[in-house]
Amino acid sequence: MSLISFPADRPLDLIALGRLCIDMNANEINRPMEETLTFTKYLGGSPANIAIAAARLGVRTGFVGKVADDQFGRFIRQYLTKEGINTDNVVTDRTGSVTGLAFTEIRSPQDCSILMYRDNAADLKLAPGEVKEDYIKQAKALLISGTALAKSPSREAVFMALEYAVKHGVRVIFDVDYRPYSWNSLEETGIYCRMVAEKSDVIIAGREEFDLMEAPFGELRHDDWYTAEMWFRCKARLVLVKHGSKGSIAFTKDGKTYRAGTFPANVVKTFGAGDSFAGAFIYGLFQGWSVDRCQQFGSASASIVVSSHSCSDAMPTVEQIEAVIAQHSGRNDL
Ligand SMILES: Nc1ncnc2c1ncn2[C@@H]1O[C@H](COP(=O)(O)OP(=O)(O)O)[C@@H](O)[C@H]1O
Ligand SMILES: O=C(O)C[C@@H](O)[C@H](O)C(=O)COP(=O)(O)O
Repeated sequence: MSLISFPADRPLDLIALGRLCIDMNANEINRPMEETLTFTKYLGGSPANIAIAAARLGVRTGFVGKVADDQFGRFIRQYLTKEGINTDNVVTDRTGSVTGLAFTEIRSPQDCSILMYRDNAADLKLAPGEVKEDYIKQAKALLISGTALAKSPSREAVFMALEYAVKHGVRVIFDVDYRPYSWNSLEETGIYCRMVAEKSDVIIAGREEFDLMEAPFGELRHDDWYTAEMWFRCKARLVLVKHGSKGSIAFTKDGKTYRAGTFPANVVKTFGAGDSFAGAFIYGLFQGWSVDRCQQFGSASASIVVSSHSCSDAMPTVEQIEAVIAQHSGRNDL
C-alpha cells in the first residue's frame, strides 16, 4: 500500500486553495529594481503555480480562491481555464478589491527578491461561506497555502475547507508558503500555520518555515528529524523539508528518511523552485510512487523552472521532466 492512500473515484485529484495573483518578472535580468524598465506579466501566486504545475502533468485540478473584478482577475480565470483547471469555486470579488502583484527583481541568479503589492488583495477576501463543501468533497487531496491564513476572512475560509476535507476523507497537503508581507507577527504566523499543520497528512516547507511553527512554542531545534517527529505525533504521514539548492529531505511516518539533491540548472532566478517541486512531487504521490522517485521528479521539474524566466508558464510536462532525468542518468545525488 502506498504511503498516502487517496480516496478512489473522485472527479478531481487536487484542489488548491489560496492566492491567484500576477507575477511581473523583470525582463532586464541581473539588474536592481531601480534600473529595471520592463516586466513580463504571468499568472502567479504559489498555490496557482502549484496548480498549473500539477495540471500540466495531467493531474485533474481545481481551485478554491477569489479574484478581483478587473482585467487581471479575468486574465487569471482565463489562464486557469486554458490550463484545464476547474474554476467552479473561484469567486469574483465585488467590493473593489484588487489583484495581488509580485514584481520580481533578478539582481543575479543567486540574489532575487520580490516586491509585493497586496493591500486590499482579492484573494484574502475569500469568505468561509464561499468555500463549497460539495466542491471540496469531489477531490482526492486539498492543497492549502499558508499565506491564505494571514488575514480574515480568508483565514476562516481555510479552516472551513480543512473541516470539509477531513469530513470527506480528502487528504490535506499543507505548503507553509511563508510570505512576510501579509502577516502581523511571527507569533501569529506560527500559531495559525501550526493549527493547519496539525490536521495535515503531508507538510511541505523550507527549514525556516518549519522554524516559524516551532519558535513561538519554545520548540526551536533547527533539526529536521525533531520537526518530522513532532508532526508524526499529529496526523502527518509525510514531512518534506526543502533545502533550496542543497535539495530536500523527506521523512515518512514509518521511520524512513529520504535525502535528495538537485539536477544541474542554468539558473536564471530562484523563484518557482518550490512550486514546481511541489507540483511534480504531488503528481508522484498520486501515481503511488516511492518517496525518492517523487523527490527526483520534483527536483528535475525545479531545475527546469529555475532555468526559465517565469514560474507558471514554465511548468514542464511529464516528457520534459523525464528528459532531464534521462539526460543526467537519473542522478540527483547530494
Ligand atoms: N539552484 C537550484 N538548482 C536546481 N534545483 C534547485 C535549485 N534551487 C532549488 N532547487 C530544487 O527545488 C527544491 C525547492 O527549492 P527551495 O528553494 O527549497 O523552495 P522554495 O522556492 O519554496 O524556497 C529544492 O529542494 C531543489 O530540489
Ligand atoms: O507566490 C507568489 O505570490 C509569487 C510567486 O508567483 C513567485 O513567482 C514565487 O515567488 C514562486 O515561489 P517559490 O516557488 O516558493 O519560489
